[in-house]
Amino acid sequence: MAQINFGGTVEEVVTREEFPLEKAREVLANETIAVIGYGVQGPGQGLNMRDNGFNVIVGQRKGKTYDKAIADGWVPGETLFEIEEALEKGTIICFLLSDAAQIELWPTVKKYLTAGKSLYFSHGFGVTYNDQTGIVPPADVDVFLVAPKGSGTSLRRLFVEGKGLNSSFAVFQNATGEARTKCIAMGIGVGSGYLFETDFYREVTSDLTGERGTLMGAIQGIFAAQYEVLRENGHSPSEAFNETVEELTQSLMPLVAENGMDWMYANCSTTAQRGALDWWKPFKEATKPVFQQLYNSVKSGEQANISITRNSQPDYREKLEVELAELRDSEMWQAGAAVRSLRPERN
Ligand SMILES: NC(=O)c1ccc[n+]([C@@H]2O[C@H](COP(=O)([O-])OP(=O)(O)OC[C@H]3O[C@@H](n4cnc5c(N)ncnc54)[C@H](O)[C@@H]3O)[C@@H](O)[C@H]2O)c1
Ligand SMILES: CC(C)(O)[C@@H](O)C(=O)O
Ligand SMILES: [Mg+2]
Ligand SMILES: [Mg+2]
Repeated sequence: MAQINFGGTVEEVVTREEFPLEKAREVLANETIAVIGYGVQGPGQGLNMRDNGFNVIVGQRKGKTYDKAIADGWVPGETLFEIEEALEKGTIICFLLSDAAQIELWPTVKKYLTAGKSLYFSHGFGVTYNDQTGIVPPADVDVFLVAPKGSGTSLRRLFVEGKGLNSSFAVFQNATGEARTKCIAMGIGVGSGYLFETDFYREVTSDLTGERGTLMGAIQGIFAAQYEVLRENGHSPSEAFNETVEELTQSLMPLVAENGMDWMYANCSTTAQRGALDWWKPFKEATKPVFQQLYNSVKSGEQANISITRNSQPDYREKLEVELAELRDSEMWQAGAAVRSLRPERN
């Protein structure tokens, strides 16, 4: 594995150079990879593996999503099956249902996990919180995860563009002695740019924190707070939206992605730099207690419990949609829709 210095701590990562696609294909040559669930990660990982030359089938219950799989080129009876049939045929079972739905399907999945098969996750959730999920794999199967660090939509888009998201990987159970090699081969197969090693507990606790924090929850919170202050002080919606979101996503974050925060700062005025350097610390002080509270809630299993309870309700999708609509219909994101429609490349 390549030794990389991450800001003073040396970590090992697996790159495509040392574990090329050819090697991944060899390792998994005799496997039938069954992608169970075709929501967000299912299509991203399934299509990337198919395009990478792996033997992939999809197991999805009938309905809109099954039809989407057909539209994506999966063929009923050949590469697309009802879930149980795919579970039977698969030798590597990719359990890509939502974390809450995995609980309901677990007794069925378990039935088909015969000795020597592999159980693959993209999250440490089910196994780590097994006191709440009941997911305890049989001892004679390999259990591992590859967790792409981003949406399945981006996983697919970046793959098509010849790029790659990074993913973490972890082995929970090595029954055959080959679990780690198979896991890395899967990571390369799904289109990861590089892979860093973790364990199931650290994957789920960091992931739940990240998505509730800066990646999704905190960012919306901080946007909403600044937008409101600007509006309450007489600024127009377009001005407030541009100074809160549009400039960040269109101009400044791409610079951060390219070369880091200091480089983005250095490409702004010295006036902006002075202010940003003065203000980031008060923002950090104000929010750190909330992040600590969030981490404690993840660590205690409370966040898993909320997620399971709420996302197991029969109408959870409709309820999520109501809350998403609330965001979409807010003045800030309506202003956002108008701003997006004015981007020259949209015309
Ligand atoms: N969404 C992402 O981009 C993302 C990123 C990294 C990791 N993950 C992890 O990947 C896994 C899959 O997540 P997802 O967001 O792709 O899932 P999802 O919520 O999109 O659901 C996937 C599939 O589950 C099926 N499903 C739901 N309930 C079912 C039931 N009761 N019986 C049978 N099928 C059912 C749906 O039809 C859908 O095809 C999860 O462990 C998640 O934490 C997701
Ligand atoms: C894409 C995310 C947020 O990284 C993932 O963790 C998820 O749960 O969807
Ligand atoms: Mg997540
Ligand atoms: Mg994540």
